[in-house]
Amino acid sequence: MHLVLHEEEGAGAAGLILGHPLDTVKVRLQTQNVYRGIVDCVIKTYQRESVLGFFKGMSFPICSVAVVNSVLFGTYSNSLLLLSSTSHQDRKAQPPNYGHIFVAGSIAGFVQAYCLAPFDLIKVRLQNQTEPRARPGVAPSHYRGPLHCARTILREEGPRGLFRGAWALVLRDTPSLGLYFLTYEGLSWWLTSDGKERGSATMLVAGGFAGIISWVVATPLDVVKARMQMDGLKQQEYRGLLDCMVSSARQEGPGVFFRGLTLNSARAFPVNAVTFFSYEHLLRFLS
Ligand SMILES: C[N+](C)(C)CCCC[C@H](N)C(=O)O
Repeated sequence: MHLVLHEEEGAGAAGLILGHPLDTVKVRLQTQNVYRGIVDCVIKTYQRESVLGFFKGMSFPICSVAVVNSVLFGTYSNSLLLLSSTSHQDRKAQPPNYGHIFVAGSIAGFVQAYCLAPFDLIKVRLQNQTEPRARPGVAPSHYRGPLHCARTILREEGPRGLFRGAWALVLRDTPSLGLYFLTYEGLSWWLTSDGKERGSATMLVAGGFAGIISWVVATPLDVVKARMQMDGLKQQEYRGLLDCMVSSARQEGPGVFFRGLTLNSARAFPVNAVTFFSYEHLLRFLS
């Protein structure tokens, strides 16, 4: 049993590692105005920081993905159980209640956003450090690693600093995770013929599309969230979430809210295909 659990976890982590370079480029495009586009950002990052630059900030997400996903999927299935009072097994026989699925997904999104917030903040801060690796004679980066980053934020910005951008994250994830589960369940139901078990290909395809659709909806608030998270370093540029939205749109035009859309969607398919595939197989294994 342990071996299987490790394999599932390994699959999740593998998806995350593959997706991380796309995520780093996205975060940089959303928060720094020095790049002309995806290709320009990739070239500059590679020239200055080598391939390693794309993997900055990856260790915390890898360590926390199991916890964050357990909170997400655990809250989702328990909320759904409370709302519809049918077990996972019984639900297979009847069409899903999409209202319940959306509400359960949104509740789960709300709860996981709080667990994710500090990890996500540290990821974003590390991804935005564009200095090459520290060498003798070269000044080290502001943050030397995830734990040093957490300690520095605590010292410089206080405990609340670790939750910078958390509100934007909660707003980003509450409705979009409702939509995430809705798309997954809807597509799976549609792709599975009556009375049949849900197949692996269905899980991968439905999971992939659930990822893309929810990320498309979530991207505008993803931009706002990333900017709020970087705010502490620039001595309070924004007065709050609304101010961040308004001044970003004023200075850079409404297109700013779609920065990173292509990269988010490209990353979303493989990462979430693997996520749902692992989740379903774990459920089957445990039940
Ligand atoms: C709701 N929102 C679209 C933001 C995320 C949905 C998918 C979450 C997944 N862990 C991932 O990283 O893709």
